[in-house]
Amino acid sequence: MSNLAVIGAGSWGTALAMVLADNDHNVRIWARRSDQVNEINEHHTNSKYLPNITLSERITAYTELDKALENVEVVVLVVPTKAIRENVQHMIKFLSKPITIIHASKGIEPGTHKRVSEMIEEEFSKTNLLQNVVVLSGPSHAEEVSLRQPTTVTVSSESHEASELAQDLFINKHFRVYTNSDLVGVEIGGALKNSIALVCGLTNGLGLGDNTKAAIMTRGLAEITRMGVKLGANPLTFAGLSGLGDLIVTCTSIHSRNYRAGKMIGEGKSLDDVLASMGMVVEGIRTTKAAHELALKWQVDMPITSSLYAVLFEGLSPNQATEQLMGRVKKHEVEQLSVDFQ
Ligand SMILES: NC(=O)C1=CN([C@@H]2O[C@H](COP(=O)(O)OP(=O)(O)OC[C@H]3O[C@@H](n4cnc5c(N)ncnc54)[C@H](OP(=O)(O)O)[C@@H]3O)[C@@H](O)[C@H]2O)C=CC1
Ligand SMILES: O=C(CO)COP(=O)(O)O
Repeated sequence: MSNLAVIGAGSWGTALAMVLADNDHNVRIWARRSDQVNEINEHHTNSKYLPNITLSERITAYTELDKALENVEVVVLVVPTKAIRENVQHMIKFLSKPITIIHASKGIEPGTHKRVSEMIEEEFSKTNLLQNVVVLSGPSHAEEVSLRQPTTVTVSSESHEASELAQDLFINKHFRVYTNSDLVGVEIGGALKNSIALVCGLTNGLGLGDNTKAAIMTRGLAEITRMGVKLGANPLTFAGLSGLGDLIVTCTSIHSRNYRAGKMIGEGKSLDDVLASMGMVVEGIRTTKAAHELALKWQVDMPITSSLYAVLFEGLSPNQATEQLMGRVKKHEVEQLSVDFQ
């Protein structure tokens, strides 16, 4: 049993807290709203994010970050990517000894193009309070994990021992955890698939069918791999849980917020209206911005992601985007990647 805190009590933080509680850990979960903390502690539910699920009594919620972090060795950080930096800055104020952070957020920061582990390391860089950062990623909707449906994920870190620590904390008979030494690939796969899921939803909203979805997923994986390899990832990672696996689950599931948001946009709703109606994070919007910037910076061809960028931020209509994508210059399907990963 480790001293553990989960920071972020949304869908995924709560589902991961349940996995840890199933593994006999006493879990402190931090949420910023006292009504939610009271609900978790008094009723063992988190009705906004995981309706109809009863939480373990091993999970105790706090609004006070100092109490949640007292004597912790491992912090599971599960807030939206845009809130990572501010939450790490708050955490640092209350830490008295070095910790390992296992993060489970799927995004890239626009402007800096940092992955989540890079943001965490940067925020900790002037302290000696960070032992290791691990990412936990893969095809795993919180709604199904909270029902203990068989799920597989992967963990990755620059430290193999830290990956194994995360694997040991989370693995159980419903939640199978693999290790993968490709931190860049695991984080890039988890982040970039969100844009592809938005596009799959969007084509569905336009009334297009399964041929189109298969095309978007397959060619989407090709462009994720192209960018990942450019950034130093192992191409094989994208055939795994944090590539193909997460792409399948996010592009085809009613649980995916990215897919659902894309569908509403395809049906003609404005981005602002869609985001206002979701009530949960849609990571693919900001990550599309970051990915489009990365594509320009590294001259990597990402036609699907860049078309989505034009639809979201430049007023291109989804129908025009489809015509442009289908009218591109003819190509050979399989390309040679210049691979120089470690
Ligand atoms: N849901 C899923 O199935 C999966 C999600 N993920 C990833 O996990 C991350 C978190 O997503 P998820 O839990 O689903 O999101 P949700 O939208 O379900 O919940 C977001 C949580 O973050 C909190 N939050 C939002 N902004 C801030 C902030 N500025 N400071 C502190 N807390 C904040 C929210 O608090 P409040 O309620 O007060 O607004 C809420 O607790 C994302 O990167 C997502 O891609 C990964 C795998 C699966
Ligand atoms: O990453 C996820 C499942 O693996 C969750 O996807 P959404 O954020 O689109 O719901």
